[in-house]
Amino acid sequence: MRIRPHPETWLERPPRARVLPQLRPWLTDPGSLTARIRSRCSLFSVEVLAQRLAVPHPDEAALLGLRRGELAWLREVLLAADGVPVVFARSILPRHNVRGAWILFQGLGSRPLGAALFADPRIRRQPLACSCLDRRDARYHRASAAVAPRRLPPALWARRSLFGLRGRTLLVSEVFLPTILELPT
Ligand SMILES: C=C(O[C@@H]1C=C(C(=O)O)C=C[C@H]1O)C(=O)O
Repeated sequence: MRIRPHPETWLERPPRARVLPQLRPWLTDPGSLTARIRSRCSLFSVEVLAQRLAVPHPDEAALLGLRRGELAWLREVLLAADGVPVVFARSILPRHNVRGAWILFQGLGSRPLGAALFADPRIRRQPLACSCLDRRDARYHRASAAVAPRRLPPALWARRSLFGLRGRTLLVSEVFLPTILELPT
């Protein structure tokens, strides 16, 4: 059975009553997540889990202006601090965006996407939104499978935003694993 993404609510700001204070800066910092993690560990690394054409989740397709079922480029990674996974990230790029796909797929490898995005002053990041993903959301299960056999809590906070460059759009979603709280805030 394919678990449909839960009709989640992506919020402009993390609700104070539901988000740990030490997690809030991770959900709201508009800068590079790669840079933020790098500055809080000795060894930053990216484990590439998937780089392929795939059908985005309906909410992802809607954000990118894609028809339901339309294929797009997918990149899923684990970001690790000193060998410990701290973020499961999922980037979606419309298929017609061939040049962008080259950056995302051929030219990148296990280098962090953020290194390419934030190095280009022309790239614009749209506002961040956050959501609490639980077992009703397929992305929760992607993150859970990525860190297995480590077990996850029943819900994970995530953030996402669109990046734009000359009319091309990339959706980047980042799911924070509990280990992110072991890094200095
Ligand atoms: C967008 C960034 O790139 C990070 C690295 C990613 C990758 O290598 O696939 C994906 C999402 C981000 O967590 C960033 O550093 O902010």
